[in-house]
Amino acid sequence: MSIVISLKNVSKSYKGLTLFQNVNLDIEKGSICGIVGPNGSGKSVLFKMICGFVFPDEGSIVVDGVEIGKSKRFPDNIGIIIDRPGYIANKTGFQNLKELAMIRGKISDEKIAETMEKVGLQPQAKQKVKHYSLGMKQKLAIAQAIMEDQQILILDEPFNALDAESVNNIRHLLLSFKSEGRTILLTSHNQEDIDILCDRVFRINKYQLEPVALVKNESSTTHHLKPNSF
Ligand SMILES: Nc1ncnc2c1ncn2[C@@H]1O[C@H](COP(=O)(O)OP(=O)(O)OP(=O)(O)O)[C@@H](O)[C@H]1O
Repeated sequence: MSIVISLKNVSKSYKGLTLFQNVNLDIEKGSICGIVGPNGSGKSVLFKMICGFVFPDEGSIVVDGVEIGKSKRFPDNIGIIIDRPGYIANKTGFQNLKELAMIRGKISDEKIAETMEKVGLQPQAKQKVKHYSLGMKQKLAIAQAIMEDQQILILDEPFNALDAESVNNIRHLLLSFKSEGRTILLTSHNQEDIDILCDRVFRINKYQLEPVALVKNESSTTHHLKPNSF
């Protein structure tokens, strides 16, 4: 199986705060990998390094065959949720996604509408984003990360603020992406998300990514994953 994301001897500190020391990680294409760890352990910083938003002090990060920060600053074909995206408050969800889509000019209005429906938003709604609930904003964040069929998804707490039914539907969506061969790296503070979705899990411990043994059996997954209702 091919490696889509590879970290070699990555170290990162902030002014005396060590987060990572000589970390190595290989993520295979078509897998879902979970990163867990307590608040402040460095999950978002790890994701930001993979996306090229911040640089490691040492080591290299290769995404889809390209070393980040060398010939390319940002990886291509990557959908990202890290921190909350800055929306244009006075525009609708559809208009916001359209603005983003115009940057690359890759997708049609129909594709934007279809993606909004997939995550449980109504494309025709006239409601401005400033009036969106927290969960609706989260769905919009998911929509922007997936709408261009990005093959690599870096999702920091994708289930934040979602109700139970929406969590279930987004879990289905992510599993369907995996079956299409897309690669997903995610964090969640909810163990059930990790158990249901992840093929491999790493815990940030003592500046390293420590593999976590998965207790996965078919019945625990089907018990928690209900049929998709969207
Ligand atoms: N630009 C920065 N300058 C200085 N310190 C930073 C910077 N970015 C992150 N940090 C620090 O790095 C540590 C890790 O932060 P990070 O956001 O990665 O944690 P996290 O594991 O994602 O936490 P949470 O579970 O709360 O989301 C924190 O102590 C944070 O204050």
